[in-house]
Amino acid sequence: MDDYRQVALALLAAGIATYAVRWYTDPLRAIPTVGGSSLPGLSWLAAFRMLGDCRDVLEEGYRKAHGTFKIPALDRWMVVVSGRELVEELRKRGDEELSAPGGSQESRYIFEPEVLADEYHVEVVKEKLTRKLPAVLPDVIDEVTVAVKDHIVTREDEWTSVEVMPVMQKIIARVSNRAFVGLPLCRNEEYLSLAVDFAVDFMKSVIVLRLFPGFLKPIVALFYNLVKQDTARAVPFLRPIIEARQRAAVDLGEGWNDKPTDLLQFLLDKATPKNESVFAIAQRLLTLNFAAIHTSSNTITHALTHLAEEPELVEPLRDEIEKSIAADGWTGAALANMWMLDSLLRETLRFHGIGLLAMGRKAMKDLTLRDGTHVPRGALVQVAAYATHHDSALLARADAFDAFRYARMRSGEGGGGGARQQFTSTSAEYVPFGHGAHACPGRYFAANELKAMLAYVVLNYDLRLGGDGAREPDVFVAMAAVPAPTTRVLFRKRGGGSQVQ
Ligand code: HEM
Repeated sequence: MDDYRQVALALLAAGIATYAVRWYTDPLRAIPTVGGSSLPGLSWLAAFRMLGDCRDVLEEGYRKAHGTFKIPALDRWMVVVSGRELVEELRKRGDEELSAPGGSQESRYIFEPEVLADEYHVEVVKEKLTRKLPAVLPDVIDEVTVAVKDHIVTREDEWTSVEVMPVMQKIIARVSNRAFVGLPLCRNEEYLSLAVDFAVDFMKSVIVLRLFPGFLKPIVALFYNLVKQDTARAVPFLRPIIEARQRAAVDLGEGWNDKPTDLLQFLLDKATPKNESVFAIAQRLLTLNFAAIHTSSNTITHALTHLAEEPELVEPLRDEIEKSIAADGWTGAALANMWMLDSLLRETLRFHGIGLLAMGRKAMKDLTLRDGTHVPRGALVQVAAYATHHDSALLARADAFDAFRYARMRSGEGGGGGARQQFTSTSAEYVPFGHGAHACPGRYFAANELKAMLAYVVLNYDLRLGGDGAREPDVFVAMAAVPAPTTRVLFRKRGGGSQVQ
């Protein structure tokens, strides 16, 4: 009996010693922890707490840690930085030191190896879609008018209640896909719901894989990979278009006069010389739909809800939009001159954002940040975006939503057009699109699409807040920030609203 007791005590002592060594030697131990205990095991409890609304925890770290702190996630620690110098440091350190991890650690079990090995679709957005915006924009504007009318059916004498978020997802998916794959596929309901659901299916696959230890993940992914399933469902829609275009490229060569100007064609120009499979091309396209749809539809949902809540914002906007269109028609130039609309969108992303953190990077080697923080290889580093955006020391009355603040700031900037205050301009204090080399390459497309949609809605509809007339609070889940999914806005057709000419 004594022997058993001795063995049990020895095992207990060994357990405690391992626990202490693990804690003591944790390379992240020196970084202040917020949100709970940093003791192994106890950090799990804190990580579960972080699955709810963790704005307060991040705010506490932002205020107390003066730079760098760490928060627990279920499977790792996350290092969070803030302050101009550290954000700029993240921006400046290249991919060989701090790389953009491409969505998630689990991506490598979910996506096709060739898609991950060469993410040229990101370059295609940056180099082609953005540069060809003037050619793409007329189609986008055309689709806005048809899609809004199809999804928001109203009459002049009645208010129609619309659940904004799902409807905006449908409209954004359709308008984006007019520029991504063109007609008629951009109006195919089944393809569009696949494009919208892909983001959710990706998240589901990641969450399931996170429940398993590393060595089991590749095996689980063989049986549960919704990204692969969705890609397989997209292939029958895309194969006939891709094959027809590949044939036209061979047959017509340089003489292909009506070569499409859309994202799919820009992808094909890269994919065809590489002999890439239709499956891989479809997966790249779905990935770009993922990047584009929920980000843009959440942003416009927030913006429309503000217009419905504060009707006094609408008249000055109508005035600006009408004058811009009278001068330049429904063009990129007209959209660029809509400073108040631009300001509304910038303020929307500042105030609400799409997440509490931004600029997620993975340390590719051991690093020491300028504040002396040691970041070991493999650690994840992010910026405290929400806390930065709500810091009144950086922006006056940061806790108030002030739709036209950036338009006023632009007008006051010595007449230079105030490029730094534009929706698409990033800085260490404005990171909803990230900042630096990996900043969202789709933001110029998004800006034009969202402005065209808002301009069309503002000219053609009156808006009021639905439900009980009060704005529903945003929903925060883990690091994501989304509009209340059941938010309702009432739309009424305006008499004599301006149509796209
Ligand atoms: C309001 C709309 C949008 C928001 C708020 C948004 C936000 C973001 C953010 C925060 C990132 C990560 C940046 C970083 O890691 O530093 C990102 C990356 C990206 N976004 Fe967007 N995005 C939007 C629309 C779009 C659209 C419309 C497209 C495509 C047409 C797009 C394509 C991409 C791509 C390809 C990346 C990856 C960039 C890289 O890895 O270098 N986004 N976006």
